[in-house]
Amino acid sequence: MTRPRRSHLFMPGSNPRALEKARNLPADGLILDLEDSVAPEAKAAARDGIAAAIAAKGFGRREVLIRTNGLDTPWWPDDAAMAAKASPDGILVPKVSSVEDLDAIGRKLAELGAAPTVKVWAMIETARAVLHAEELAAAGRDPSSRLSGFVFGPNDISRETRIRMLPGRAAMIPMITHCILASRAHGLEILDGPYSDIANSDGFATECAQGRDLGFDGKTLIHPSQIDACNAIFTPPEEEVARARKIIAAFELPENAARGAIRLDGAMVERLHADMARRTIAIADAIAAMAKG
Ligand SMILES: CC(C)(COP(=O)(O)OP(=O)(O)OC[C@H]1O[C@@H](n2cnc3c(N)ncnc32)[C@H](O)[C@@H]1OP(=O)(O)O)[C@@H](O)C(=O)NCCC(=O)NCCSC(=O)C[C@H](O)C(=O)O
Ligand SMILES: [Mg+2]
Repeated sequence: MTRPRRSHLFMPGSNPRALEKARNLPADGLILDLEDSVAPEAKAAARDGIAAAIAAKGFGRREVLIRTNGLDTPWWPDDAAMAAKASPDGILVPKVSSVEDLDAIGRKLAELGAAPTVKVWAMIETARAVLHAEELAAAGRDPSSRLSGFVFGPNDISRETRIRMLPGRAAMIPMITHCILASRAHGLEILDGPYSDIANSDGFATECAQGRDLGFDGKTLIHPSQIDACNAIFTPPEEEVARARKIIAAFELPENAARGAIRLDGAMVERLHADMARRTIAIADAIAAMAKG
């Protein structure tokens, strides 16, 4: 099933108002957080709050992920147990850095009897994760890993490596591209990291468009005010969808049945463009279905 992942909104599991509000926000996905946005003394209550919110349902077609604490923290066993029982669409695990980490996550979910529908997302936010992105993505081909995708974590990368987070992200682009190539080589999705300056809507829009052009499927967000702009930027424009339909229709014509390349409106198009067009249409249709609720 093609699923739009233009906008995935993080919210602290310790904020019941945010969890409630999320049911009516137009984000494609929600990430109910137990890690950085939840203080150590609030972890247990946040876990209970997330379990209750998921049990109460009402998130519609939005993809619901629980971000657990890291494997090396004292909270991971309880987070994993709650998530296995709550059965969200997936868990997002921070600071996954090795294939051994991925194996441990898959084994834990199996041991806890998590439904096969509970997928795994890995935050790529350590130097080792970036260096091993291809190995991690390849390990995701083993179904027992449940790996669905990566989420890029610029804040932790910056913390560990001292690479600065600056407008334009020049210093991070090589590693972003490396992670995107790794994910695509192994059929995974990949979401961009959050933009912290909530008040700077121009800076946010610029970074969304950059993320889209670099190849991300969507962006993770931290505030509801970021959703509409993000959705608009990651939605294929009407002209692109119309052009996609035209390309597909052209290749379906009997006179083009044996041709690999044709001229359409003055430009060359090949069957690889028809493949891209089919993806554009699948995403546009999925967005339309999402809007219907
Ligand atoms: C960033 C915030 C702490 C700002 O909070 P605040 O100033 O209180 O927000 P507002 O007053 O503007 O809120 C207005 C209403 O919107 C609701 N709200 C706010 N944020 C969210 C949200 N994220 N999801 C759902 N609803 C939200 C408020 O409840 C208000 O509602 P109402 O009462 O009806 O008016 C805050 O936005 C926040 O906590 N954001 C999420 C922070 C978070 O999850 N951080 C972790 C992810 S990013 C990360 O971890 C980095 C990554 O790992 C890396 O390494 O890069
Ligand atoms: Mg992080």
